[in-house]
Amino acid sequence: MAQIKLDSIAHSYRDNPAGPEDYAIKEVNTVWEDGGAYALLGASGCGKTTMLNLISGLLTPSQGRILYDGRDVTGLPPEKRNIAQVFQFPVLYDTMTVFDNLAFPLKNRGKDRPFITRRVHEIADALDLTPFLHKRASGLAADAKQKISLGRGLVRDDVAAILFDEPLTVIDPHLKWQLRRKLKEIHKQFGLTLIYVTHDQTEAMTFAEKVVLMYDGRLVQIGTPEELFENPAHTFVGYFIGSPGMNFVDCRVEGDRAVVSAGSLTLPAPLAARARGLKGTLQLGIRPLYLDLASAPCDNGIKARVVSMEDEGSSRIVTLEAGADMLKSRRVEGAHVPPVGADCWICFPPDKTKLFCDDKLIDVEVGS
Ligand SMILES: Nc1ncnc2c1ncn2[C@@H]1O[C@H](COP(=O)(O)OP(=O)(O)OP(=O)(O)O)[C@@H](O)[C@H]1O
Repeated sequence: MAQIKLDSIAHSYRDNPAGPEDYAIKEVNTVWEDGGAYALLGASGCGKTTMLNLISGLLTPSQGRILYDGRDVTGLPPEKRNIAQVFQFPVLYDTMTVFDNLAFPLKNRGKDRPFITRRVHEIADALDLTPFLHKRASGLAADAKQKISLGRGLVRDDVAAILFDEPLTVIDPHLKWQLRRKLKEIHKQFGLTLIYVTHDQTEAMTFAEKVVLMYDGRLVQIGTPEELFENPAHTFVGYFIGSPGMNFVDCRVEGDRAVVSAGSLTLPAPLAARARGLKGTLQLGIRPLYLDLASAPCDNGIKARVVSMEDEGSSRIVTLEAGADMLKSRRVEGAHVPPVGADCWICFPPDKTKLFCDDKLIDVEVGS
């Protein structure tokens, strides 16, 4: 397995790109660590597949270099890069048995018989394919076929990385969860470098050690699922991760207070000082999970009215109107929930309240 470095990579599908809007991938500098499990996440059209194809060699970048363990592979096609790829739809030989399908990539590379037998059984076991090993692939259900595709990607132990492009699209929802868990286990067991494209945040958050969030051809943040949830570097991360996404409220800073349409809130002094020095549009951001509700005035609170409520079983999503702003609060079982139409106070815990300038997080060590 290898470390993969993208050095000033950019890609345009146009022959003569004029400006940034003509680039599917804007300039990207990043390192994918050896043995890491990465999910490449983002909305449709943000450049995920283009990025994967640049890494695999299906595309050559318009600009920059791609290095595998320090070796420049920019000009090499996929077959020279020593990677395995798993696509949305099963790629296998219907007339062969499951065993022969899994053994195929190894036979092709001249591995000896004992190695092939051991490795095929190992992967079949990890993917729960052992009972089907001597059955023909043609008779199997779609999810078993896609497991074979996954297995064909995972079976080689000498690849630089395994690249997955939305591999669970054809899998039934109840089996998706099981397969994601399997992949995570296999990653732990074999220490592979995995890069996994998806537009589904649940898939990304449950599978990956690191989520790479893409927006408009850029990598806006790379972090653990928890880092992306707790400290979104960009309003897009706040909006895209979590359901419902982060609340954003326009504000201005006066002294140590953030003034919003329905009142004002105290900010930590270092954050207020940084914000006062910035030119640009300021927004407060808070996750629905952290927006507290009270029936009486609270510290760092503003008055609001409950507009609607959605029951999600173990919690309720309360929609609130505060001045010109609409916000959502996730209320877990046992928490105070005022009825629809009632006035209440919404409280912003200072450690969970973020401030953004022109969509970028103002990153200040609070308490410093
Ligand atoms: N072969 C191509 N020729 C021209 N433009 C392309 C080509 N492939 C992709 N694009 C454009 O590049 C941008 C990024 O597309 P890409 O397929 O990489 O995004 P994506 O995030 O994988 O989307 P999806 O989730 O819908 O597959 C889009 O604007 C798309 O229209």
